[in-house]
Amino acid sequence: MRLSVEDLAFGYGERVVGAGVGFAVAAGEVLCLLGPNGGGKTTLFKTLLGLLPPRGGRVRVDGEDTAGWSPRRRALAFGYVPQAGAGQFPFTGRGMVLMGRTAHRGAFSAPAASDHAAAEAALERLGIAHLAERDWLRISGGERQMALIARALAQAPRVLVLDEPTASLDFGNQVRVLEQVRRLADGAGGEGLTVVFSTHHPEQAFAIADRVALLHGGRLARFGTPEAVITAPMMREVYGTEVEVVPVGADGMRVCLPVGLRRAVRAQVR
Ligand SMILES: Nc1ncnc2c1ncn2[C@@H]1O[C@H](COP(=O)(O)OP(=O)(O)OP(=O)(O)O)[C@@H](O)[C@H]1O
Repeated sequence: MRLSVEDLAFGYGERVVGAGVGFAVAAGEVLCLLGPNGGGKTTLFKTLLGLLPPRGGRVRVDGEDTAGWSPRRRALAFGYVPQAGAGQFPFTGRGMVLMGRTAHRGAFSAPAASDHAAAEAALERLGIAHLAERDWLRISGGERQMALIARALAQAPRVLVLDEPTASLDFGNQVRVLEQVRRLADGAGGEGLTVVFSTHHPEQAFAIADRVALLHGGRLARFGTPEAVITAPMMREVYGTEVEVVPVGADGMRVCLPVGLRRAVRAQVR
């Protein structure tokens, strides 16, 4: 499915957080949303998903305006991995992942064998089958995050929106989640998903994104390939930090290195 936004304005009540935002993401593509804290990434995501009404403009899926879509239709199209939070759910890990299947059956009907199979497959795929029987309130923040990603996979959406999906994950799980996200977009024999994710780590964009959207000052400040958008002047302008953008490894993937950070810290300590 092709996700496109046109001249979108978003915010809370009277407060407009961002405006004039337009971009498109095709099936099989990964879009990475970058921008400073409080820049409006989560608000934009909630507006894409229909959790907040647009303050102006349009969100389209395959050209169709989603404004009149029912919650069920949205749930069949969009999977959402929210920013990690505890949440007071009286579930096991498996129960939480099964929640992702709700749109595929009536809210009050018991999960079918196919729902259980989708939940088990998602738990296996993310390597968290050991969380199936664990109490949601007694697992770690990173384990919850992995379970929320499994929930979105079990849902089998066409458009997947992930808000800082790696924020509370250890290094290994960060890499595993990013690999899964890229694989979901690439598709396995069929059409891949349309993926939008946010992060505060530019390397993640270099690693898996086709396009980067930079949200800054309530505007879409840049949109393009990671290499075109993530540059030393941009990082200085948006984050006020001096970085070097350098290629590493055999494939020359770029990373952002803070320039002189150790020197500055040592100078302060002395
Ligand atoms: N429920 C709310 N009501 C009113 N304002 C809000 C609400 N939630 C967030 N905001 C404000 O909207 C702005 C955008 O917040 P948002 O959470 O979208 O930013 P973000 O880019 O996702 O930030 P971060 O990178 O820190 O997660 C901020 O100024 C924030 O304080």
